[in-house]
Amino acid sequence: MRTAHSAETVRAAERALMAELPEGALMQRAAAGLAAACADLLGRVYGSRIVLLVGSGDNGGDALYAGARLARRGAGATAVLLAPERTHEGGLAALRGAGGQVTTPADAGPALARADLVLDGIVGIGGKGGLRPEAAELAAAVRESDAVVVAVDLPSGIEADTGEVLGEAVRADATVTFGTYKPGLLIDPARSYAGAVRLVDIGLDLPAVPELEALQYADVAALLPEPGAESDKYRRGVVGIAAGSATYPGAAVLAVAGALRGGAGAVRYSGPAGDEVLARFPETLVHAGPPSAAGRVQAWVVGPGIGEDAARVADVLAQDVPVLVDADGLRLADPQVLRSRTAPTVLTPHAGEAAALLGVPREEVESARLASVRRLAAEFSATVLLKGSTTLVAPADGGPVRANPTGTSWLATAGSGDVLSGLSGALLAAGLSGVDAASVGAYLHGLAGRRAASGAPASAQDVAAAIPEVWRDVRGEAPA
Ligand SMILES: NC(=O)C1=CN([C@@H]2O[C@H](COP(=O)(O)OP(=O)(O)OC[C@H]3O[C@@H](n4cnc5c(N)ncnc54)[C@H](O)[C@@H]3O)[C@@H](O)[C@H]2O)[C@@H](O)CC1
Ligand SMILES: [K+]
Repeated sequence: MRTAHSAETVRAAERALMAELPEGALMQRAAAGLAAACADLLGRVYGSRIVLLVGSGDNGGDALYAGARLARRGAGATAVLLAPERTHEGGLAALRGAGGQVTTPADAGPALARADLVLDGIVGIGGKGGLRPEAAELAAAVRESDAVVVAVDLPSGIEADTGEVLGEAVRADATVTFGTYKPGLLIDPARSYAGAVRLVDIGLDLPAVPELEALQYADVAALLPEPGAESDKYRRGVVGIAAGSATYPGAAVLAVAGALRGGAGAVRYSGPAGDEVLARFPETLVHAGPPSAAGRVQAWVVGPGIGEDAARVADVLAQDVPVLVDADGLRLADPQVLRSRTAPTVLTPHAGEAAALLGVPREEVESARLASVRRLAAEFSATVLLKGSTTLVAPADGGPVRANPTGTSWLATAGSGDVLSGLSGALLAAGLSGVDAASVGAYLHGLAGRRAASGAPASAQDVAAAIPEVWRDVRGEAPA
């Protein structure tokens, strides 16, 4: 599991550790890790040309000390000082002592044009509110350079705690971050500015419960349901799908397609699109009556393409099993009923649906996705999966939010959400908790989207069809 802590939490841990260590020791640990990462990226340090972008805080200090280390190994180092009179003194002395040069942003052009590597130490966790004009210009100039760009702690200009990018920011090929991931390194759009992230341990003692986490392959593999020797289809979990309408039968077919690949023992379908479902998936148990009369299930999915059928939504929500509510279901569900449910509830809105649930403009959700998903989970006592280029999953109990690392813009295709609902619903039926079912579903769905697309457009059906392959990949199994 990748874990991220907020700037505030990191600062508290730093203070505690600094009190026990000699002055400057922590920054030396950071600089040593940073210099080692740069050396790896350069391949050959001796004779290379590096440029350090140095702001007025400790982030600039890290860059200067790392630059000094590289200069001692034979790199030509030039520091661009954004605030010459407020530059980290020890760092600057170290760089000068190692033979490094100093210049101003106005004169940085030639050095940037020749550089093999640029170290971005403009601002780290002390930054707020988007880059100031001079720093923003420098960030823009870096974009023109062919050098490898390495961000110190985080790309300057991104919001460490939220993943927002307010205006110009440094686009890094790699980020060397200290102590722990910062939430912005895992959430888009900031995540896409960070490049490959390397974590350097500087000995911080951080709270065991992070603010944000991201599943890795091994975590997902451990959570995937596996049929035991004596499993029958009922013990593996039966998932019910209440989706589709005369107008939108396709949503039912796609939700069933996702559910069948999600490890459930059987899929029951309840609704008016039974013929369409059976034509594609004859293994489905189809029932035309209300969901409550369809037979036993371990979890329900309700909502995709259901149109205006509020009665079907209410019927599902009245059942004492885990329920995943998506699409039209989010609009039709009675908020009071949602809140008063005792079995787990999972809501899977996109930003527009989330905004409607919260009663705020869509832009407000888009600009504060982490806060919005937390608020929704608290207000509805539900696990909430907020779709987006980084899908976020907030548990009902206020625990760490999960950021999905596998998202891809290829998934922005009609019906793709229906597949995700079915898949996550099947995982719920197989016994995963709400947050595990939603985050494992999003993880597999993202991988399947990448696999199905691999550089060309893919349909929602292709995404569903790719799920078994990525499931095998995650479990480390070669295809049969
Ligand atoms: N505190 C510690 O013990 C350690 C801190 N470390 C480094 O120190 C960083 C934090 O240092 P600081 O607290 O000094 O803060 P930063 O260096 O991140 O930023 C603060 C400085 O940036 C300027 N600044 C703030 N917002 C800006 C903006 N929007 N545009 C341009 N400039 C802006 C401020 O004037 C301030 O001087 C971490 O990110 C990390 O790189 C590491 O050395 C590890 C140890
Ligand atoms: K930085």
